[in-house]
Amino acid sequence: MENRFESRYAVSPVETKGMDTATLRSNFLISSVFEADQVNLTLSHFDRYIVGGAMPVNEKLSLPNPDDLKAPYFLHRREIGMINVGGDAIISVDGEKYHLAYKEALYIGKESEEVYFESAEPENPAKLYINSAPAHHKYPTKKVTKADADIVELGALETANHRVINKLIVNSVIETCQLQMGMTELKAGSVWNTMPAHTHDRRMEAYFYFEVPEKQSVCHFMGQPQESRHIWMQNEEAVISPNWSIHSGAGTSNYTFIWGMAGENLDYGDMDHCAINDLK
Ligand SMILES: O=C(O)C(=O)C[C@H](O)C(=O)CO
Ligand SMILES: [Zn+2]
Repeated sequence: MENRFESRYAVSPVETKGMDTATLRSNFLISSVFEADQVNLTLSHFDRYIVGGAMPVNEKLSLPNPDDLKAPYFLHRREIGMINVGGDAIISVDGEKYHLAYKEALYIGKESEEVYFESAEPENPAKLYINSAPAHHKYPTKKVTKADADIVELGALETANHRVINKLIVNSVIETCQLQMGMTELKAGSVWNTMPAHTHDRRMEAYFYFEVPEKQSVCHFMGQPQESRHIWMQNEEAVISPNWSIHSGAGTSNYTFIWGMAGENLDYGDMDHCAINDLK
């Protein structure tokens, strides 16, 4: 199978304001994250962040080296984080094997030359959701599970936003250059993520929605707080959030999502909150 690689330019709030639905979706939505025996990658020019997925079924897949990176190998000047949202995975990094079960994460440091993805059982394929950012320092490759995570419970059922934030690849858990990743699980009956919404001018972010039940969807809100737009998202789709944009969603049921970000700091709490009544 052919791997997919796509590059997306960074766009401004002024351009975004004038976009129709199709243009908005082609700039921000990433719908083909997983395809059997492929590694699909999208490079955003916001912080040169890469979002993608590897789904090994019958083949052992290698981390590609897209021409656009103009690098001897993918991780020459990059770091990568991944969370498994499928069956058990075996990831080999320069010959060292890591086993990732459902919802387990792996950070791979700069200068790792050979990365391979395999499924333990082809009938239940692994799905590795991947985020990558430019890196200036080599930090050790490390598996991270919920047992290591920094866990925060936020919201309430009364406001339909009761959720658990599992901070997996963050600087209180592991050393990274600029990458931060985690997974937020909504409780039954809660549908709103990241409400009150926020922006963080120092970091861009990407969201990946999964565990969205069949025939249900998530309406993702983006844009400047006073000029919001929405993108209807299906299970296992991702969306790019520029540093000037809110990123919040309301589902027609509860669901789980993975957030990942990069930029000028590693300070998860560095957010500019938007008062709910001021959103437009
Ligand atoms: O539900 C939430 O709130 C989140 O998960 C927020 C993300 O972690 C985020 O946007 C971090 O900047
Ligand atoms: Zn955020």
